Amino acid sequence: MKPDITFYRRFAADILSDKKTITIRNQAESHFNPGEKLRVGYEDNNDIFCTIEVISVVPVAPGDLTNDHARQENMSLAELQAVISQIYPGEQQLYVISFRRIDEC
Ligand SMILES: CC(=O)Nc1ccn([C@@H]2O[C@H](CO)[C@@H](O)[C@H]2O)c(=O)n1
Repeated sequence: MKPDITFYRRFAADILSDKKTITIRNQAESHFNPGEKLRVGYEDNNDIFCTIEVISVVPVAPGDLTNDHARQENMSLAELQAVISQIYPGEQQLYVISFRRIDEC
């Protein structure tokens, strides 16, 4: 089965240890709803590595990212800003997807 959402492999360990509890996505991935359960896969081969439940989807502008967002990404704010500008260069509207991990698969 295909995943409902994918992550770069380097973030999987933080998700599986519950250190990463948000992801920040663009409009194309802002359609998830609270309560929805998502199969989570690796970006490089689509293998599923866990299931998460969406808690909320909240719009955020890149300039409004805070230390609180960074903490939930298990990063410093500077690291998070660098990651966002690599993945979503020039994007003005992003969405914070909060989640809890349900199982490992
Ligand atoms: C694989 C794919 O399609 N897209 C993305 C997009 C984002 N992210 C991570 O979410 C947080 C904020 O964007 C950071 O931790 C990002 O690295 C990811 O892992 N994969």
